[in-house]
Amino acid sequence: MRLADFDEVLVYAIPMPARFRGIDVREGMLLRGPLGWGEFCPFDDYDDAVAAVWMAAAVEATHTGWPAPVRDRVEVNCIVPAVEPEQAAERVRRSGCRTVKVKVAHESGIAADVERVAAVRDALGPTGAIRVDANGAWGVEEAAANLRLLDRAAGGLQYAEQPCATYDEMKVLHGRTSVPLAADELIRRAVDPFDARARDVADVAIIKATPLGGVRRGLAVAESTGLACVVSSALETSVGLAAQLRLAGALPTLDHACGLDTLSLFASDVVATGSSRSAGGVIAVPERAPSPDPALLERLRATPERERWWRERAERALAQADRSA
Ligand SMILES: O=C(O)CCC(=O)c1ccccc1C(=O)O
Ligand SMILES: [Mg+2]
Repeated sequence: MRLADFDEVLVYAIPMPARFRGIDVREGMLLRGPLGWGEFCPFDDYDDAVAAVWMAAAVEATHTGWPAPVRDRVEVNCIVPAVEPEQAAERVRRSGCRTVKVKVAHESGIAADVERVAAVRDALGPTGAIRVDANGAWGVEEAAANLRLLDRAAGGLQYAEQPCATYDEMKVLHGRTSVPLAADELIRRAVDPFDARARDVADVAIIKATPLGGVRRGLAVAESTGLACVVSSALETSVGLAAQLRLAGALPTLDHACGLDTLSLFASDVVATGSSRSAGGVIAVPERAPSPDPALLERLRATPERERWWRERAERALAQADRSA
């Protein structure tokens, strides 16, 4: 396939008021095919082989379609980036969510992480669940010590997402901490996401349709882990989040809140109606991806240089996908 095979191609650049995953502008591409809109948005630092898998998720949305859901709404966690404690509390109160995910292992240090988590517990009250995500930043010793502090500040953590980067570290940590562990990068960036080794080192699997190559592949990977699953965002607009919601909607069992409230991190969405933004901690599973709004896209348009960069990248990803089909 080539970009010329799509009916419309748009490249967006959306400001992010609080830095997240080291970026403050989210860029990506929206593609329209016979079944509607899909999104292609691998992060800049990902190579062409990885980008080709992300493209498969977009092509599933535009040309293949998704399996039928078994639920019509998904509970989500409020996402708290590395912000000051007062801002963290404010986000939690505004969200209406009963589960909160706090990003930790920020350069401001563990003391700031502990304060942020304590402020979240304060805002949430005694009954909500708190999870943390360290994105693989800690060594085993550091993780064991930091999780003890964070667990106490949270009044009990629901789980810690990827405290250490490698399988071996996660395994040792799993034997040493009472905090349940979740595998994210271990699955999503694995050479083979189906190797199912996450089950030996984690209690929860983070599953993402966009980086795994689509809803169907996400479902298959989820099943292969044999773990309780949480569907989580890759910072898509409402278009890409629709696929993620369809994955969350199609999982046979879903006992945890999903990490799909990330539109709250964007200064703007690309759609005027049918947004995947949560209300009261819940997002509806959509029938199809919403259509981008031309007036919004006009304002969120990437620069011509960036548009060229994305088009070239998308052509390579489509060619690669053809070769591996
Ligand atoms: O899970 C969530 O609530 C938000 C999604 C999130 O944290 C995320 C978003 C983009 C890239 C990586 C991650 C991550 O889970 O590590
Ligand atoms: Mg994560």
